Amino acid sequence: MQVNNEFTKLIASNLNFFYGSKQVLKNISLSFNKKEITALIGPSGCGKSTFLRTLNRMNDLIEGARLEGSIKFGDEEINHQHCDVVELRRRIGMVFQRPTPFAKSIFENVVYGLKVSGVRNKSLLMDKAEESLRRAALWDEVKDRLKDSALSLSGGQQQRLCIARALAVEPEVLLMDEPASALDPIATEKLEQGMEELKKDLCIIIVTHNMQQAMRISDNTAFFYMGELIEHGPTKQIFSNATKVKTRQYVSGSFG
Ligand SMILES: Nc1ncnc2c1ncn2[C@@H]1O[C@H](COP(=O)(O)OP(=O)(O)OP(=O)(O)O)[C@@H](O)[C@H]1O
Repeated sequence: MQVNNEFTKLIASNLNFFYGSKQVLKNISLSFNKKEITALIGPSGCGKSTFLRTLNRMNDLIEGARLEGSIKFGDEEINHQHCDVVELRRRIGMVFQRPTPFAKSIFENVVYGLKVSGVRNKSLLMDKAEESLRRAALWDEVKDRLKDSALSLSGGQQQRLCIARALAVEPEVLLMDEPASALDPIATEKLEQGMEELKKDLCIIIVTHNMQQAMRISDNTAFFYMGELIEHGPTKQIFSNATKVKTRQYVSGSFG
């Protein structure tokens, strides 16, 4: 498999998104860089997850869903019919709200994407599994039980396993949809520490309801409200000196 470590910027421009006749994203323009974590925040139903899913075409299968606008990943328009969606999702990986391990061993979970893409060399698979588990901050906890079922892991470990599985295919961007919402504080802390390391070579975009978490981990924050992008900027500024009244009210907990 050819591995591309060069991150090409991800730029969404003038996005409108509809579920049937209901418009849930209104003229959203946002861009993302390597080595940065962007937090998407806003009250429930404002369109954060829908926006996140447009970035690797996870909304494709929803009947009646329609997207207008452009999402460029490097030179490629990802909504173009010729875009290779399997390759796109390798380059832009995703981790969901609840851990989604397969009913296979820990090892088989991590190397799943590599095997699907044709990698058979056992020592290469082992090296990749170790590297990915280390990057997901899980290696020390599972190195002696790689053949055990992934389902025997705790929720927090399963979530880090899913991150390792996403990392094994060398993505350039990692989309995370409330990845800590089912985790306890200790598991959340481990996940966050892992993200600090990961952003050294990745672009991470995370949906979170947890304002403290957004402040702790993100470089940039985008505030969504009723399908609109109200404000986007450095996290410190959004939380201490936002330009828009609505943003100030939301981050101070006045509503949401
Ligand atoms: N598959 C779907 N079909 C129809 N409407 C949907 C679908 N998924 C989401 N919606 C609607 O689109 C709007 C935006 O939902 P979305 O999940 O993107 O918001 P969110 O900000 O991520 O919310 P939350 O924080 O509660 O997860 C909501 O009104 C939601 O009900």
